[in-house]
Amino acid sequence: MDNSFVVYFSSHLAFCKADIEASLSNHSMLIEWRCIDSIEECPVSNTVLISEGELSGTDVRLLAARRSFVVVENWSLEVSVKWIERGAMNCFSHSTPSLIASYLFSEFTHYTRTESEKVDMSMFQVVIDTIPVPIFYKDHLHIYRGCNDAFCDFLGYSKQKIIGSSVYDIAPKDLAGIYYAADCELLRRGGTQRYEAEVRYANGSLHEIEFNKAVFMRPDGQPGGQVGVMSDITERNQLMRKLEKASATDQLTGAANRRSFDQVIHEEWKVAKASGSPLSLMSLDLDHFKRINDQYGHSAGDTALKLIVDWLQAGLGENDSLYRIGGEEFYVLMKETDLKSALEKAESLRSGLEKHTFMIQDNEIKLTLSIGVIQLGMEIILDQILELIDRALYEAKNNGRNQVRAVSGKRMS
Ligand SMILES: Nc1nc2c(ncn2[C@@H]2O[C@H](COP(=O)(O)OP(=O)(O)OP(=O)(O)O)[C@@H](O)[C@H]2O)c(=O)[nH]1
Repeated sequence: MDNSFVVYFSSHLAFCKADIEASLSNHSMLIEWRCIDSIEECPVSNTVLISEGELSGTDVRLLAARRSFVVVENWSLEVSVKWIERGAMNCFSHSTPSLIASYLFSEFTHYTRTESEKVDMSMFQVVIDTIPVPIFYKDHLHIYRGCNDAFCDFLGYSKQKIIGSSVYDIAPKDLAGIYYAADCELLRRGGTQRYEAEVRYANGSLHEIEFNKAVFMRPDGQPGGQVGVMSDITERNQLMRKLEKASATDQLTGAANRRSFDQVIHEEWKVAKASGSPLSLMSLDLDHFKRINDQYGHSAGDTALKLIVDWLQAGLGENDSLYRIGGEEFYVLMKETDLKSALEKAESLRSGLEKHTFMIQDNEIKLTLSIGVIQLGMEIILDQILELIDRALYEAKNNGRNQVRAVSGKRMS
């Protein structure tokens, strides 16, 4: 048995040290004493003697990752239990150095024995190291007790550094506090926990990670700790975002589509109702568009639709959003816009388009728009709004096209 051990001790405990040292040397146990100013200076898994007055704030959370002995001025069972529950191995009065010596003796000899009796965990480790997603497990005091190679790659630390550490030893302090709180919540509640977070790997790359954690139980039914698996869902989320965008976008023109309008109108209307700010809608339909197809061909018609979308987008403000509702029919939803402003905007688009010429396949093409406009009344239902604006558009068409018609968005009788 190697009888030389390192003990870190806070400078305030120098007066105990000589007595402890003397007691232990009688039993051929040599201690190398290293004086520290704060518990942080004691490496993870090492033995430290620290006085209670020096443990404040997050220092307390470093106790469990070390073989910590807290020395107090007024010892009582309650005080001792308090420190042990916070992760200390034991708690002593500074007036009983021989007790401290006896406990250290028992600890060091026990430690030497269990080291030599360690169960062969190598097969288990090989198995989890083969799994390509990061896996870790911590005990009930939030100390990492194991992990795989993928977890080491993620953190950029060796297993030696991670195992035995608390999250406060290996993560930036602000993040450590967040992880610690999530761990406490899971241990308290039991069961499983699943959440997504954006995480920067040690190599600098940013990943979207799904954390799946679960509490494991000890044979006595108490929580033994937690195991966590980190799945990289960056590609899956990118694909989902692409699909979501595709399902909300008109393929030909790149404008938002009817499906997107149906979602947005409900949300915006709710916001407008809550804030009392006006919300208006414009329905635009190209006049005699069939003629473009008939005269220049369908592909020229497609190009015309793309160009008109670009042209409309350029004429809209930041509160306006354009939707392609059908073939040559569009909606513009205008936030914080009352009927008067909506009409001005519609008229400006109508007259602007009338003067504009599109060049399509070397042909000069003129287009005009018929437009219906409505300010959404807060008390009527959406179907009625859409029916009313259709009516306004129909009137504009029937009255000769290339014109704007407004309709009241009040409740229909
Ligand atoms: N090229 C092309 N044409 C389309 C597309 N969608 C709809 N159209 C055409 O748009 C035309 C719409 O015709 P109508 O509903 O008669 O309307 P219009 O000719 O614009 O006449 P009014 O609306 O009454 O002024 C049809 O010829 C459709 O084929 C498209 O994606 N590409």
